[in-house]
Amino acid sequence: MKDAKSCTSISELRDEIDRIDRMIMELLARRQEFVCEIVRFKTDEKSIVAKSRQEQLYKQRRAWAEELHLSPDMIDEVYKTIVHHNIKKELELHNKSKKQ
Ligand SMILES: C=C(O[C@@H]1C=C(C(=O)O)C=C[C@H]1O)C(=O)O
Repeated sequence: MKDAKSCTSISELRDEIDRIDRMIMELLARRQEFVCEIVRFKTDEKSIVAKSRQEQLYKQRRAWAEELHLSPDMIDEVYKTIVHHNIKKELELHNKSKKQ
């Protein structure tokens, strides 16, 4: 991995940004695989939404953001968007499994 300070042009910096985004997305795809499997252990809509797990997760991600000098508000928005879409996906999978 390159050091940002050692880059000497805008294109070198953008190449690295593209590489990092690809890695972030590969990790998001891997995270999604685990989220999809969690449906096997859930019984209803309430357990899919998992409000207390969400609250704990947002709190911890905000703390991690501070540690990493990222904006906690930005990280909160990112995770709320991810979780919102994951709940939608889990509900679809749950409803599909009920029909079978
Ligand atoms: C994956 C889960 O299901 C949902 C999705 C979450 C996530 O994407 O991290 C967290 C909580 C739930 O709303 C879970 O219960 O842990």
